[in-house]
Amino acid sequence: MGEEKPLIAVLRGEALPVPPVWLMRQAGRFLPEYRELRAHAGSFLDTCYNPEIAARITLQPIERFGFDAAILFSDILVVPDALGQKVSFESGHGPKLEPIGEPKDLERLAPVFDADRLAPVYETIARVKRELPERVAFIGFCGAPWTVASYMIAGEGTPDQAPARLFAYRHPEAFGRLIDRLVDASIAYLTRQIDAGVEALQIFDSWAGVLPPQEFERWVVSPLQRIIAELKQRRPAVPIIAFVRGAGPHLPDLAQRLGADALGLDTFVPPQWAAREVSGGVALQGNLDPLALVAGGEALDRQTDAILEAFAGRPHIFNLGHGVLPETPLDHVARLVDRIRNRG
Ligand SMILES: Cc1c2[nH]c(c1CCC(=O)O)Cc1[nH]c(c(CCC(=O)O)c1C)Cc1[nH]c(c(CCC(=O)O)c1C)Cc1[nH]c(c(C)c1CCC(=O)O)C2
Repeated sequence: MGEEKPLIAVLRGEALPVPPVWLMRQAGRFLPEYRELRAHAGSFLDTCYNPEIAARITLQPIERFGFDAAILFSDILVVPDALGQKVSFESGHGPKLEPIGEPKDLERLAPVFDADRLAPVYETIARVKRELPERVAFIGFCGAPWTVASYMIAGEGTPDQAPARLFAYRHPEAFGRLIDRLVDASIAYLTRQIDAGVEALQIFDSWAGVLPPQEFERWVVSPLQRIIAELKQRRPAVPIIAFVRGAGPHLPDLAQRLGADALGLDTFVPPQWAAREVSGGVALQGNLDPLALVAGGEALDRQTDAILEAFAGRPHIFNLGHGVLPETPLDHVARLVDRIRNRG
């Protein structure tokens, strides 16, 4: 039996002298080999549902940079797609869905999520699993109910998710039913991902930061608690990372109440503050500014060192504070990985 993978050791609560590193959106447009495969594979969703191609894309960043984790190549919006809300991605414009303007529009959705509709995703996982280097951990994911619902309501990306916030104020019961359906879907979908071979999970609540406190409690905290509690019942060995972007001052409370093994930190959380205020039983992941990685040089080195120092001696996974940007130079990523692994 080999040694435990560094990412899994940290998620179990171990502090490693060299933290494991991976990057959100590491399988994507900043890689020429990704753009090359995408150019021949049809639409973005076709690519997500093509196990052979999706598996190769998942492995690309591992082959190039030797990250400590691979994240499944897919998207959070495959869940609305499986619920019968047609999703497409127009290049340069982000996602497009048939918007949900009022409660009766929810009747267009499938009454229950059929996890079998995402069979190609599980096939992708099985393929990646066969080819993954021994020390690399495999992360599955889904979007959190609030973030997924916010795209389902608006039908597109927005600056502040105003359409979903208004819908939730005006129709809290109908919105609650949508959230409940997404809680159930997330549990079923993540369970299938685990059974297909992922070893850890990340739940992306990328739009949590737009909600005031009572709404945050109702649409972010409570659904995440329900998903995590149920997964811990079903598959207790699989650690869970919650990336609640914009959680800021809520983080110490989330560490106590979500039940997650790790919290992802966005770019705006001060590392020293998080290291001090978030209880040590929960691992922290983050939180380099994606723009510092674009800039490179001194700015990148300085911020990298500050993050490493702040989290030294506690369970930490090095990552960005949000997804890697398409214009990121490849040699800056190589420099970052080298600096994390060979400091001092
Ligand atoms: C909100 C959200 C989405 N998708 C995701 C989130 C949460 C994280 C975040 O906040 O960034 C998560 C996601 N999307 C993608 C992954 C794959 C794994 C990885 O992290 O490398 C993951 C984990 C691929 C993708 N998802 C998308 C691409 C680009 C598609 C392309 O043109 O090739 C990729 C590689 C498209 C996408 N998908 C989404 C948007 C808004 C867009 C358009 C904007 C953009 O292109 O970045 C929804």
